[in-house]
Amino acid sequence: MALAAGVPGAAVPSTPAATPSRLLVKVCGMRDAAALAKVAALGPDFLGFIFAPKSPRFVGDVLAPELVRALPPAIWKVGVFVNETTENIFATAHRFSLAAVQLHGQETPAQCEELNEGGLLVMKAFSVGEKVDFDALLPYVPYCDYFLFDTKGAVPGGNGTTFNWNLLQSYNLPVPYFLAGGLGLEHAAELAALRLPCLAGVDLNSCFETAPGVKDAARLAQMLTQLRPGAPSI
Ligand SMILES: O=C(O)c1ccccc1N[C@@H]1O[C@H](COP(=O)(O)O)[C@@H](O)[C@H]1O
Repeated sequence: MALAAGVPGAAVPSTPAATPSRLLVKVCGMRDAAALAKVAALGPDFLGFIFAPKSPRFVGDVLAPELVRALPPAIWKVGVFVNETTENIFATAHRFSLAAVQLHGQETPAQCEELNEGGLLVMKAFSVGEKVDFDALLPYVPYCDYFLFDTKGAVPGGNGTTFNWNLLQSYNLPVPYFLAGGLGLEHAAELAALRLPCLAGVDLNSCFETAPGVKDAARLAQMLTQLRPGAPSI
């Protein structure tokens, strides 16, 4: 179980549970202070902040840590990293009070273990091309709370393209996962009806922006309403 980062022994609530009819929603790439409050008001389960310097959504000094810390505690705050050192990840997690990390590079099972033992919820991302070798994910199983499957592309993440979701029909590991990669409003109905083994949630990112890192809260509200009827509107 994940413990509060930087607070040894302080337990945080267990991870939100998805049900076949209630997908978890992670909105990623938050960078714009004006949109942050509006998107948080929609009640996503997770909000992602990108700490990969080469990303157009890199938080850097653009977003004050206080704004992130002040978000409702019910929302899991996720730092997204690409091949970052464990030391820097813990430092950033502490600064922004992040409870979770998404590792979107070639991070090892050993690094997942260090971060998990240090109290962070760990989501390990894997890029999907023409096929997936689920056996290669086995060493990660003990140290990850979620996996995340994203489309292989020119850059580590945020490519805005989908992959063949049917590849996940043969998923047979015990770790729940998020579906990512180019998910947009046009996929809402299909996602709401999607039944894949162990699917926990969806990750919404570049298809809900007016500019990189500037989320379109109105479009996200429409998506959430379709994915989770009864979700707050704006
Ligand atoms: O969005 C980025 O810029 C990014 C950079 C580095 C690592 C991950 C990144 N985003 C993640 O990419 C997937 C898919 O996003 P999209 O829907 O294709 O735009 C998502 O999990 C984001 O968290």
